[in-house]
Amino acid sequence: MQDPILSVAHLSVDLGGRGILRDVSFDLHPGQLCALIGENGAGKTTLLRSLLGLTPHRAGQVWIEGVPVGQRRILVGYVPQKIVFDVDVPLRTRDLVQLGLDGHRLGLPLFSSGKKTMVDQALQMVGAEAFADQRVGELSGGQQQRAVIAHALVRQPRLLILDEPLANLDFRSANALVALLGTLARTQRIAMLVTAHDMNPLLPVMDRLIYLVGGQVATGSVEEVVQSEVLSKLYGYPVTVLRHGQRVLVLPDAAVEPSGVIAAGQVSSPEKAN
Ligand SMILES: Nc1ncnc2c1ncn2[C@@H]1O[C@H](COP(=O)(O)OP(=O)(O)OP(=O)(O)O)[C@@H](O)[C@H]1O
Repeated sequence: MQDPILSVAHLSVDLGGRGILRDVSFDLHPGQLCALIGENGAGKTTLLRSLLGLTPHRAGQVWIEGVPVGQRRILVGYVPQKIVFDVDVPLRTRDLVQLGLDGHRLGLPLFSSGKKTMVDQALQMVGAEAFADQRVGELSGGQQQRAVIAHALVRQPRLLILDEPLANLDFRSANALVALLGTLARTQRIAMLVTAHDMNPLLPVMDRLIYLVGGQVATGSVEEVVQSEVLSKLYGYPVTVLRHGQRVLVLPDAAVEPSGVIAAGQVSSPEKAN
């Protein structure tokens, strides 16, 4: 396997005198899409902010491609939760994407033709060409999300962090965004870390899962973690994993078992599900 893009080792973070993260360790490799799952207040945003170097840690290290994150922030793209664009702001999608280049003064200055090429490439990567010249405030939630992802991608990061990108998206837009993230991770060979309360929409594309509970993480491949026994232990209440062909669904309450669908406890080889 290639060297990791992100390495987190024994990370501990305190906020307001309270331990929020304790001894968190995990790696992410090129092309991996990892879901960071945890209940409200579990510490997902705190972990992301620590990875971005925005929240100081009490102990541990974060490396990007073998170098401390503080020296490699340029290689980390971030899509924050809840951005509201006012409809009156005269900012087009392509302007927002270009801000991703202009907002940082690191690196060599780019000529405007070089910038335009990079902006066009980022717009194309997320399928935003059709609304490139529209104001962001006039776009749908799903289109805005693509515009913000293009903004984060334009500097060609090695790690892309997305905080709750599926919140407020309808079923169709969420599925389209999940498919886009999976494609981006694999074609661009970047590592992706995506937070979510509900892992179900991400199951078709994610290959690793980090579950945050009590300030610590349980991590593994989807095959290892998405098991009813493992998830029931992590959540602290019964969870059923339903498998149907290539589809997997995680539900609270082990009692649900529709006909034709197999509960995880009865599946002898979970690898078949993916
Ligand atoms: N600046 C702060 N000072 C003290 N405590 C904080 C601070 N920021 C967050 N916390 C606490 O840290 C814990 C983790 O918060 P965090 O926002 O990381 O959780 P989360 O998993 O992202 O939650 P959610 O899913 O609700 O967004 C919470 O108990 C929160 O109250």
